[in-house]
Amino acid sequence: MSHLMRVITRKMSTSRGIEKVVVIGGGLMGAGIAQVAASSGFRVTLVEINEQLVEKAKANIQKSLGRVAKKQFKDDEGAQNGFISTTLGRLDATCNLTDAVRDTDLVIEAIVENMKVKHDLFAKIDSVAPQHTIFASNTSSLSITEIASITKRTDRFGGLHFFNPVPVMKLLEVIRTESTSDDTYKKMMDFGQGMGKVCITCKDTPGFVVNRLLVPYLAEAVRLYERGDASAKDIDIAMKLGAGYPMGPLELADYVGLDTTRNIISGWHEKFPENPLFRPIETLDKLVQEGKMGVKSGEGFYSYKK
Ligand SMILES: CCCCCCCC(=O)CC(=O)SCCNC(=O)CCNC(=O)[C@H](O)C(C)(C)COP(=O)(O)OP(=O)(O)OC[C@H]1O[C@@H](n2cnc3c(N)ncnc32)[C@H](O)[C@@H]1OP(=O)(O)O
Ligand SMILES: NC(=O)C1=CN([C@@H]2O[C@H](COP(=O)(O)OP(=O)(O)OC[C@H]3O[C@@H](n4cnc5c(N)ncnc54)[C@H](O)[C@@H]3O)[C@@H](O)[C@H]2O)C=CC1
Repeated sequence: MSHLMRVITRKMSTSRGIEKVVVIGGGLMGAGIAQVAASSGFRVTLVEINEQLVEKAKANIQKSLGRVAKKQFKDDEGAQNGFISTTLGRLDATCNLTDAVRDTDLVIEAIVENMKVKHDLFAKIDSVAPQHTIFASNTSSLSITEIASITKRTDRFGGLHFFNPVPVMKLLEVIRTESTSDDTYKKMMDFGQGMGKVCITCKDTPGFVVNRLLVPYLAEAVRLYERGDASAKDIDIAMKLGAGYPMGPLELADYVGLDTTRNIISGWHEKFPENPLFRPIETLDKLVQEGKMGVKSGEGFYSYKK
């Protein structure tokens, strides 16, 4: 379906559903989610913690929109510019969290992968957001039920797990907990489809579908490298040419962010200490301690400095 048709169909089919969206966190994921929601016709407010990060998120969105516009409207520069300005016209960015959530149908949280930090955030916005507002987390690995438990709206709470880079990856995992109401679930599915994503549903289990399979694979790749069994480059070449992956596992860990990767593995290790797949990995801890977070910080397993 064309972009325009998707926007029109969404407007017709969800007139009483989600229209206004607040995305909290404007990093790798939040910026992408805000961008695609705005380009799909939703009114979006992106929240960051300071002005500098608001500007950084806006710059990243602008850059990514340029790539999408070039792809969608090929040689038509007028249409490219029209698409970019219409999308930006639906997108606000702010540091004022409480003002942002006062009038919205959906909040999508995309901040650091840490239960306490997520709880602090949801506790703060639960008393401010309207009753009907649905809360969703983009968590990669934490329990949605546990995140939701800090709020008084567990029936209006679910998981919306997007994939990086959001403008390119077609999948959305929609997670319903035992408390998520049918109405909330339906609105989340409509929203995901309105964003042009293919939605799959998964119960609230660790890692849902994709990360339950991907995290052990990435962790094993880092251990292979740590033992010196093969170089980073050769591990990546092997999985690209031998298994058909678009990126090798160490490239992918750099792309996802080594801090996020480490947080996921250590969180699961705390929860499932008997599972050897989730044992801490020294190399990963060391890189993160040195500030080497992968592509976003300019260095990880590889260097991205220009
Ligand atoms: C242990 C813990 C581990 C899990 C941690 C948690 C993670 C999660 O919770 C869930 C996840 O997201 S897992 C990660 C999922 N993502 C992947 O697996 C990405 C794999 N890589 C790729 O698909 C391509 O290399 C990729 C598409 C990235 C780049 O493709 P190429 O190498 O061919 O490079 P390009 O030619 O630059 O790009 C291809 C087309 O995509 C467009 N594009 C890329 N990035 C974009 C972006 N940020 N915004 C907009 N457009 C973008 C690019 O323009 C190009 O388009 P065409 O030229 O028309 O093909
Ligand atoms: N990196 C990835 O490939 C994927 C990550 N995720 C999940 O998405 C979430 C975010 O991950 P990333 O975008 O990679 O992290 P990131 O580190 O790139 O961005 C997080 C952003 O949230 C902001 N932030 C932190 N606390 C905030 C608050 N209270 N209010 C507003 N902004 C706040 C930070 O300033 C930062 O810019 C995590 O839960 C992660 O597990 C999900 C899918 C893929």
